[in-house]
Amino acid sequence: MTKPKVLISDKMDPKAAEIFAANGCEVDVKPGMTPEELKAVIGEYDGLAIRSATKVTEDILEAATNLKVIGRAGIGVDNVDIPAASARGVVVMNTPFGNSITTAEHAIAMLFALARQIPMADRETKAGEWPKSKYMGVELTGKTLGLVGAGNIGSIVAARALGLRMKVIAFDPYLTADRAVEMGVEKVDLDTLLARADFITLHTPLTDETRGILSAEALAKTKPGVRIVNCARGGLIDEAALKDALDSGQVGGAALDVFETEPATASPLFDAPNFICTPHLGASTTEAQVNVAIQVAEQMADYLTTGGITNALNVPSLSAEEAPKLKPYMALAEQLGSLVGQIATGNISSVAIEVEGAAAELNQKPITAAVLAGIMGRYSQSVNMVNAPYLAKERGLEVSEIRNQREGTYHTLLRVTYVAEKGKRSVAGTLFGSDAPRLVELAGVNIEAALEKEMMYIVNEDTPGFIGRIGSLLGDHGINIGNFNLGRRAATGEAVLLLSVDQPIGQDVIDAACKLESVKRVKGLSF
Ligand SMILES: NC(=O)C1=CN([C@@H]2O[C@H](COP(=O)(O)OP(=O)(O)OC[C@H]3O[C@@H](n4cnc5c(N)ncnc54)[C@H](O)[C@@H]3O)[C@@H](O)[C@H]2O)C=CC1
Ligand SMILES: O=C(O)C(=O)COP(=O)(O)O
Repeated sequence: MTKPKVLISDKMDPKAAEIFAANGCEVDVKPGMTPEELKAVIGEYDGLAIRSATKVTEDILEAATNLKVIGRAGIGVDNVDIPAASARGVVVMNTPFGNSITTAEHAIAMLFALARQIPMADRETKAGEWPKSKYMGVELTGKTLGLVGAGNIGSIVAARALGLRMKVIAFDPYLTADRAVEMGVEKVDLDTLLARADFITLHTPLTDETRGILSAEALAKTKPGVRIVNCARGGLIDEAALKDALDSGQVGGAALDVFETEPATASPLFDAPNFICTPHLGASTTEAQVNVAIQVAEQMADYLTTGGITNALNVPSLSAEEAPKLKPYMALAEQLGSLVGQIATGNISSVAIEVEGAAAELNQKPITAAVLAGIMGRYSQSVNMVNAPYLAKERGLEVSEIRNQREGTYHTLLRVTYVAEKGKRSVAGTLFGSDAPRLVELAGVNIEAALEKEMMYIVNEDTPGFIGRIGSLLGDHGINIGNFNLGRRAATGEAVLLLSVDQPIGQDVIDAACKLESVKRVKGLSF
């Protein structure tokens, strides 16, 4: 088997390359490429490991014909076009914890630097000015810190700030009341935070919702003289408005680690009073860089060599505990989806995925994604669990999920009901002996069969002697039958035959079978 090829396109701790190599990947390290250079080579690679400098745009992804995974050695993925990656079936993963302490510490360093104007004092002292009477600072103790975003980094900042005897208030629409109590912070709305905070620190991702969260309007609502720290993302603060607010004194100081456009080699902010900045150094400590490099390489190599998914942002991740339980269901789900994709006539307009009994105890999202991957295989060969939900949406396929805790005939059951040209039909399967997928219902008929690599599906009027006739026909074509499964729909007098065969069923066999008396429908199936 050829080794998967990985490109590291940003500066990354050498541990990443070592781990890729030790885990069966070929690896190239080429930091600092231009977008054109990246576009020219990306087609060769199965994996792309990045930090924040590489911009993975739709244009790059278009050229990334072999790409299976993008790994972000860090947290923010606003430099990756995730919808475009998803549409191409590329998994996007990050390392959500490796640099959070380091970044929180940088935010605290910025708070102190602002409160005591350390960079300015340092610069002027070294210039021989001894500006002792110029710089009067403020204490952090007793001041109110307003946290915008109380996730991993925000909560570490809160803990450190509480240790500094600050009062911490937080605005985060997704912060629960219990978690706020656990963190020792007061949950407030944004306007309250703006009105009450002496210091504001931002810790949200950059999204459509958070872009410009500190707009001119928001800055006007702050406590006069507020000091602002942004170690999250450029774009959260309106930089022009911040410059005006610093000039007017409405904002008493600002410390930015991140800018709307990076690298920020020039900015009107550079001349503003009490303005401090660092060149996106939030995650730059030896410890954090080793953490994220190791983690991203392990995760990507795992995906490329075993299919294991950790910390993915565009496909349901499976925890170590869930993965072994879900694995046989995923195989069953993909088989049932593929069966639907192969037997449905015409366009499929909707699909309902139902889990019953033991299956209803599981995380249903990956099961749904696997069913969709099976179904969408009828349209394209490059479908996987990542792009199947997107492709389904694009084609207007309506998807619903049903969970039935109560056990029916089987201790565990997965049913896929679809609507296509011939109306509503369903297929269902169970697991035998906890991990062997078995089909138990096909187009409303009870049947019991393992879905094997090559099969033949026949619907016929239930007449005596038919099985013999089909057996002879296949024999005449030199096709060996492995398994013979039969089901009957009593009310209509129809029978369903599902045969496993040793080779794919060709059109000549299908044509010959269609000519047999009482045959209604014949299809070759492959799994
Ligand atoms: N400067 C640097 O080098 C680094 C910057 N970062 C940035 O820090 C960000 C935060 O990282 P984590 O805390 O690990 O992420 P996280 O996902 O754990 O926390 C983000 C928090 O923001 C909250 N949030 C989302 N939308 C919001 C809104 N509209 N208003 C208020 N809160 C909102 C979420 O509920 C969540 O609690 C990252 O997305 C990344 O952009 C991360 C690492 C290093
Ligand atoms: O992890 C993050 O979100 C960061 O912003 C760190 O960025 P970097 O890897 O230092 O370019």
